[in-house]
Amino acid sequence: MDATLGRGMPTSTRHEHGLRLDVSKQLGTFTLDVDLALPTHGVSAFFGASGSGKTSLLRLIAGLDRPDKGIIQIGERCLVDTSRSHFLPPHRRRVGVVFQEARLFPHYRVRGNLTYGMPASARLRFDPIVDLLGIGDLLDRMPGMLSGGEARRVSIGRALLTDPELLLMDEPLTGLDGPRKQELLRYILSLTRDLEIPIVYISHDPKEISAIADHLVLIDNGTIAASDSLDRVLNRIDLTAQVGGFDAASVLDTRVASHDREYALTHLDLGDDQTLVVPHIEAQVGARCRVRVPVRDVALALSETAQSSYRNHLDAVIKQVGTLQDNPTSIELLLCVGGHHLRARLTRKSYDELGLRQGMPVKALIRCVAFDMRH
Ligand SMILES: Nc1ncnc2c1ncn2[C@@H]1O[C@H](COP(=O)(O)OP(=O)(O)OP(=O)(O)O)[C@@H](O)[C@H]1O
Repeated sequence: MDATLGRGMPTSTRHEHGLRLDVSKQLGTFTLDVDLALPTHGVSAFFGASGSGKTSLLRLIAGLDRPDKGIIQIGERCLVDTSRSHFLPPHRRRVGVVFQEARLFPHYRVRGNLTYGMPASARLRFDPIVDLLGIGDLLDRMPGMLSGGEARRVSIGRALLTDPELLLMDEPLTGLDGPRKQELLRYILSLTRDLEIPIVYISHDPKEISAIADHLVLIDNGTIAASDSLDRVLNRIDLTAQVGGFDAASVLDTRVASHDREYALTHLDLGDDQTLVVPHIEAQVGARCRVRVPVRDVALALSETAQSSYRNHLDAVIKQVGTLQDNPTSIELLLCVGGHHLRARLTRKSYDELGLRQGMPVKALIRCVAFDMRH
């Protein structure tokens, strides 16, 4: 699967628009009150507890609901401005929506589902999108003859072929079994790599978000608790409770430096001549690779330990020290390693016994297992 969408695409399909919204809406007793600006590129994930307002927000962006008050813009284009009673209907927003369920037209073949409502401007994109989603062999099938994962891919293709400036995906992997989920996740990942429009991605699943998101928006009871790059949000010790499901982990964007075929290991470049050794990854040297390192897989030492089963002994500096309200046993640390930040959690006792302090150089010991990754 090496289809391309960005390369060879007409430059007129490249978009430079970010989403900006400042809205409020009352839904029964629930109040949504959101002021948010999202990057012009990449995947922004909405993460929050059930009932925190993720889908309600998505519906406002798609135009399926109206805010009581506020504005919504994509770049300079105004979708909603309640102060002048401006409300662009969904079909004129150039916002593609992929719902949890595929919602295909049952009496149209896949090809008809894909081309329904497709503007002339999107015709050149048909073949690259079909290739990218691996649905070329399905074009003559009826929706009833598709597996759950195939139907989702078709619905993603249909959303993309409306030539959107923004793609909204509401838990697109929900309800699929393990292998189908992984397969669709791989398609979505290649799409995010090649696509040049921003994506808003709703998910409950921290692992999915760690793999896919560039930007993370934490939604808490109808308001925005944080909105920043994924690594910066995950590295904020004060947000540990809100991102609890992520199991306190750092996400590092690295590149493949080399492979050790004999031991089936891959070396990832962390910058500053530091490399991280992980189980073999089937990716070319130089390829981008994201790894997730849970705090429990990081230990600290004051100097190089000669013998250790920890594969990685990295030079680190303690950048920040914090505690968690509900965990009096542990100390939370943020380390600088190469050009990256890495979280670690030690017992307070170890911290005191080692005499650790902010600004101190240490060795970060990281196991070479338990990495989640995308590349
Ligand atoms: N039309 C409505 N009328 C009244 N309350 C509503 C309406 N729509 C949503 N709500 C309430 O608004 C809150 C936010 O719901 P929303 O579906 O946006 O949450 P969510 O974060 O997407 O949840 P989940 O992760 O479970 O899908 C919930 O308390 C819900 O009951």
